[in-house]
Amino acid sequence: MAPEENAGTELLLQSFERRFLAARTLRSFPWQSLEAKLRDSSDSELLRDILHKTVKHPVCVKHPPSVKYARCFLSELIKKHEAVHTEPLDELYEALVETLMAKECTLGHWSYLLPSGGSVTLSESTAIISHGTTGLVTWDAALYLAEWAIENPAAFTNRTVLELGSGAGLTGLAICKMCRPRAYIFSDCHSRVLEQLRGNVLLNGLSLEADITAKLDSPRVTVAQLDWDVATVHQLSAFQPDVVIAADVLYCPEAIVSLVGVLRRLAACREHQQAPEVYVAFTIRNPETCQLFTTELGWAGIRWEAEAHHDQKLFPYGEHLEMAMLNLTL
Ligand SMILES: C[S@@+](CC[C@H](N)C(=O)[O-])C[C@H]1O[C@@H](n2cnc3c(N)ncnc32)[C@H](O)[C@@H]1O
Repeated sequence: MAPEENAGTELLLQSFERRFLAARTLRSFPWQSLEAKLRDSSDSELLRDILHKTVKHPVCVKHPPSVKYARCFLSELIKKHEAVHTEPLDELYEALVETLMAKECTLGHWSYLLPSGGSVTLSESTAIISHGTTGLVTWDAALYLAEWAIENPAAFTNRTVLELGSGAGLTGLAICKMCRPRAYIFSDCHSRVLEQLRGNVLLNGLSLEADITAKLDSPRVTVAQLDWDVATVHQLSAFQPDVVIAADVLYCPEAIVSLVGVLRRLAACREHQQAPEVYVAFTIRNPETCQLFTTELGWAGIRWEAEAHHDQKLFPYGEHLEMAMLNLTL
């Protein structure tokens, strides 16, 4: 195979691997490129490679996505296979049969490969909104912020990080694994989200603070119940964060007002010490919401500047979504 062709196949495999492990929508997979490559090949090698980068990937075998997702993926792969009449690949059909016999469940795993060779795996709900909260799934801004953190580890190394509205925990887990913070405080207001968050911390081999078996070289990890509407200056002072982060928390006017309120109280905690650095990442769904955020920040006397946009490199979030991140000065 020519080197460019080889590189193209590698990229295709990587794209399938990252999308499948993160259980991204099947529409987002590069099916057309796969079809073109299958038409040009005389054997089933490429399909076998895809199977091993997805359903048979060691990370997937340990922490599989929902049965329904794996079944739909395999059915699609088989359709592409049958459309080009390459030699039959029994492994594909066997994998499908396994998913047909497996029990359905409303939970699944979402995994993200890290540049270190490790991964972050989350157990999440398969519904975008369940139990009245948006916090049981990972949102794209969490991936955008995690990607930025991995490119800028110094912002977190040896520092105490407080995350607001952590949701399923992707950003924090990636930071704990890649950026060596001294302490990491995940927080949220919703009890189901907090329960899932604790489970995800443990699933990723991190210990929660009270655990005396915790590894000494790991950050001190806490999962805290913190409601922006009720947290007092006194409660917030206990965290003493050097850095505060939040992803996808600007989804409605009420959330924006609450968030700016808690940021104001965080600023009030640190009268005699250096104020924490704050990074807020979000998907620009509508410009009025962003406008409301910056207006509220202005009223609260919080200065902000936009971080330079970075291109998607590592995690499979929506390529066509407009993402942004603000650096606030409390
Ligand atoms: C859209 S989710 C984002 C979750 C995660 N950061 C991500 O990007 O995947 C918003 C999160 O903010 C939390 N949240 C909303 N209002 C809150 C409040 N007043 N206090 C604390 N957390 C809140 C929700 O429980 C939810 O987990």
